[in-house]
Amino acid sequence: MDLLSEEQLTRWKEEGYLIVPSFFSDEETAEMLGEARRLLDEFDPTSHPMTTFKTAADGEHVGDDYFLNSGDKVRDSLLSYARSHAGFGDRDPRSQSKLAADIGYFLEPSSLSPATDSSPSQLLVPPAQSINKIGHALAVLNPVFRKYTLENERMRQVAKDLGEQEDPRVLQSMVICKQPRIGGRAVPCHNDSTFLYTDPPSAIGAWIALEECTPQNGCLSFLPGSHKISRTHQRFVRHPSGKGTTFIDVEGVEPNEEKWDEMDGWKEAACPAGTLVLIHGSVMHKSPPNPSDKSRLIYTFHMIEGGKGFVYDEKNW
Ligand SMILES: O=C(O)CCC(=O)C(=O)O
Ligand SMILES: [Fe+2]
Repeated sequence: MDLLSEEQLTRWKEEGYLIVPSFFSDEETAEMLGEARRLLDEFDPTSHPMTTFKTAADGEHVGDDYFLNSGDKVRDSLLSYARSHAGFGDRDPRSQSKLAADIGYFLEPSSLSPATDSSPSQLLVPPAQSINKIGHALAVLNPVFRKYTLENERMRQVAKDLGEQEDPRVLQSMVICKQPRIGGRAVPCHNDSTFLYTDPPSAIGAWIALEECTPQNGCLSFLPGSHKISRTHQRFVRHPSGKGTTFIDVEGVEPNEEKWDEMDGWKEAACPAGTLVLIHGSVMHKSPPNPSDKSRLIYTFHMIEGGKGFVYDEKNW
């Protein structure tokens, strides 16, 4: 049975994103939020290389081994989903505890003191409040989040209703925390196909609010319809040196002239907990920092086309 109405599908096609309120019940949302909080509480800074999550806007690219190794778990997730959409966890030879240990924690840069010659960086806030994101393959590594990804019948139905992908595969899955007050990081304007490249581009994001998201605590904003004109002319890849990541031009694709951030028509996507937001891989979106005292935890995963001869490229991070 279709879960998305004709009207919702029309909006998706016109705007390049779709807000589906109350997609998950209060119980389901509470289970995901509880699991996210449990993972945060489990974070042990003494066994962590203090990897922070930074974006290109910081003038520096993420790239240490911890980040890329976490990307390798994403490759694992691709392979696993290629084998089966359901139940592969039981067949994974690695034990659950090993899998839990593979989850990557990325620190909010402002939660760390600068390192000096005489002392390394120190956490300035309690460990559970220092994390920017937990990833990048929660859908494989964590049984609770796995249950709400493509193993979830209603999620699979939504992917089918969108009618864009013949054989959706989960590429990355993570909890993004905009921590109260120190969640100082804005997510700059971008489209997701730049980061999750296939030829041709096919990414679709499923973004789930685990807490209320408002303009004050860093809700998403979209430029409706931008998916029709934005071209994925750059892609995020492993640096050819093997160290770090960089952007390269996509051959034969002209860069856009538009200055997306300055264009009229941006819309805030404030939403209550339990809301599903579907994000077309080409639509421009962003989110501001969270200076408020309310946290903004979300779970998100991205799907790419696994069929139709679409090519997933080895250069991807
Ligand atoms: O959660 C955010 O603020 C940004 C997330 C995002 O860009 C995405 O899920 O594609
Ligand atoms: Fe995004």
